[in-house]
Amino acid sequence: MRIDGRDYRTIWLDESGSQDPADARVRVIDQTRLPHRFETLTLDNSDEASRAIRDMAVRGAPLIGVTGAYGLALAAAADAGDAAIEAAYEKLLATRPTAVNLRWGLDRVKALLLATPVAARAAAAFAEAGAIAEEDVACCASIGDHGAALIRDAAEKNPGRPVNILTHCNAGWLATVDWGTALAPIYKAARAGIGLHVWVDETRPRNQGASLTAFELLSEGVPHTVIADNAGGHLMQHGMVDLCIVGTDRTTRTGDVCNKIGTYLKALAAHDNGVPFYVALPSSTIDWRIEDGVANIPIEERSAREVTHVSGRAADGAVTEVLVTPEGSSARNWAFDVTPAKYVTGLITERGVCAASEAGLRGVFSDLAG
Ligand SMILES: CSC[C@H]1O[C@H](OP(=O)(O)O)[C@H](O)[C@@H]1O
Repeated sequence: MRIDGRDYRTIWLDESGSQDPADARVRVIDQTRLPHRFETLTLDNSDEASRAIRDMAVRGAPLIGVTGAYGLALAAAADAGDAAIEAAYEKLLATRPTAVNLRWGLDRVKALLLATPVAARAAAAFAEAGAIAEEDVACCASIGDHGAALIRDAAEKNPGRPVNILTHCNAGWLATVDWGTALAPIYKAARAGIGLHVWVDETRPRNQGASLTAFELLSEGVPHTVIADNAGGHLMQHGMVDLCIVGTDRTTRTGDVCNKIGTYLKALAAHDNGVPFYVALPSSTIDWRIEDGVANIPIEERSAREVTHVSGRAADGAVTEVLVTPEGSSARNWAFDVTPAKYVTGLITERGVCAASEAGLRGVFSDLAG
């Protein structure tokens, strides 16, 4: 997407001019510095890729998957032997347990690596990681096209005023390589001239909405209002939300949706108020192995410090963290929750919109469902 007149993706190969994979460097936007500072990180090896995922310099299910893929390519550039690749694979996989795209991307590159002669492995892995990145861009653009049709329908039902869309966390281009998932329909609709406004859940505790989604929408010129997470139900009760569109980190073959903590509560409020609740995802986010998401999707629990402290920009411009709880209070920090399929109006995929059900997903992805 475009920032200050320049096109960016969230991850790219730093072409040093060398054709030697050992010289390859992966560049990413450091999302821990946004929105106050726009900085990039260079990932020189797979350990740095692991750290970037774990520390959320890169985040968002599709982007985590692409970063994992490049991390394995960096590992192969250092040592293309089976044991080194296996060790790097396990270390990358262990960084964050919930987004299934990480396993999906790692499995795809690892399978290629082990089927390739050692001398050719690094180059093949970088090519495959690049292909995964390009596929993600195309998938997300297509999700945008299919989702924009839903926004157009809402505009036709409510002529003369903007369509009000609520989103949670950040499922924009910063969560993918480009375009995003939940925000892609918003970008496509806005660029098509459809009047819309976005309610942006701040999304405690890491504030991906207040910091990242607001940054994206401001950069794109999309009207938006940042709200407390707890305001969404009130807005829906008062007819101020026409539809919800969120992302997901793992969706089961039955349509149960795992997403940032708090999504389930928004889905309940939407259901109670008759507000359509859509989830946008590429097929790489579907976990065909799992039927019951509530019972079987691993929920990442992160440091309590993310709850007890808030980061932001002080009056003097310094980016800093402050304690918001009393010294000595305990805190816990579940990063995701699972919304049962019955609360999901539809899934916006790169192949179209389908029901949040096994039949719906198999109808669109029969070639992937196994
Ligand atoms: C398009 S995936 C976006 C998804 O990932 C976010 O989680 P995190 O910021 O912890 O990586 C959140 O659940 C978003 O909906």
